[in-house]
Amino acid sequence: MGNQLVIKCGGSTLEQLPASFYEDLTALQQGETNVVIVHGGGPAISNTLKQMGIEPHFIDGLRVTDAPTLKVAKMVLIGDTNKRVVTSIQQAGGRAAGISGIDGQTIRVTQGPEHLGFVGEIQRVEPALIEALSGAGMVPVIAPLGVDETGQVYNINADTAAGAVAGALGVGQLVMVTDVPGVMQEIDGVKQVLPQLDRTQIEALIADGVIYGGMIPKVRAALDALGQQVEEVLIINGYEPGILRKVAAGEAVGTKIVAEGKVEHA
Ligand SMILES: Nc1ncnc2c1ncn2[C@@H]1O[C@H](COP(=O)(O)OP(=O)(O)O)[C@@H](O)[C@H]1O
Ligand SMILES: CC(=O)N[C@@H](CCC(=O)OP(=O)(O)O)C(=O)O
Repeated sequence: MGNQLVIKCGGSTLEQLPASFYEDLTALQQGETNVVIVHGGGPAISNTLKQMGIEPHFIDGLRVTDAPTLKVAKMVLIGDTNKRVVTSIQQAGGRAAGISGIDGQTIRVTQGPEHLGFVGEIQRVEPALIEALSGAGMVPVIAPLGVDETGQVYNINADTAAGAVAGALGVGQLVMVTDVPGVMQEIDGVKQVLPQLDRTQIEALIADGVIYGGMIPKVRAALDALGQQVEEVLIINGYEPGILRKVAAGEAVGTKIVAEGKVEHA
């Protein structure tokens, strides 16, 4: 098996990713790299909830998930978003198969903090099904849901799921695709991408409110993945043409999350 790469595709961009993104992904898969996708779908879940008259509620980027919200999350993530990603890869000439963390008990969880409702705390990622699909030449496309030992299903933030999957597979690289060019900060009145960040810097940026909302689980998942021997985590913009080819070529794009004290200064 060659390189393995986990790509987290955020719901913020999924609807608008250019076809070239999936073509580049397929080219990677057909080369030396096994690609695994974990997808989000937060905006689509929120839209469906609003259509049903339910107001979405988040705490630090995590959705408060009561029973009706869990049902909507399952419907949207498994029934719609997952299959859209699978068909996009297939339209680009690739082979893909969609699962969720429930299938093959791939993501085992316990109940997370009570105030979040049915949000799972990941205990273990069982890589067998992912590896079987990769071994069959498929891109595994994983929806961020988990299951506990009683069979209860839980919602999981997709960044957290992607970090845990990358850690369990021991991949070299985790790439988080979102709708901004990286972690940004206003410096001298100009919004700039921060090219590298370590844990201390990230915690300071969260405390200062520079990193907020959906970016919080993203950077925390990146740090967790590094702690599980993933070598590199990148946060990049899915709208940027040719972004995956740049990543594959080792070009400096987006924000790289690095181990403590390993920030290189330009
Ligand atoms: N410092 C920051 N730099 C860039 N984006 C940030 C920052 N802090 C918070 N964000 C927000 O995080 C969002 C990306 O997270 P999220 O909406 O959850 O995307 P995704 O669906 O891709 O996971 C950005 O669109 C932006 O609104
Ligand atoms: C617990 C929790 O927050 N689950 C997320 C799962 C989807 C997700 O994370 O989607 P994005 O990557 O598009 O944000 C949610 O319900 O929105």
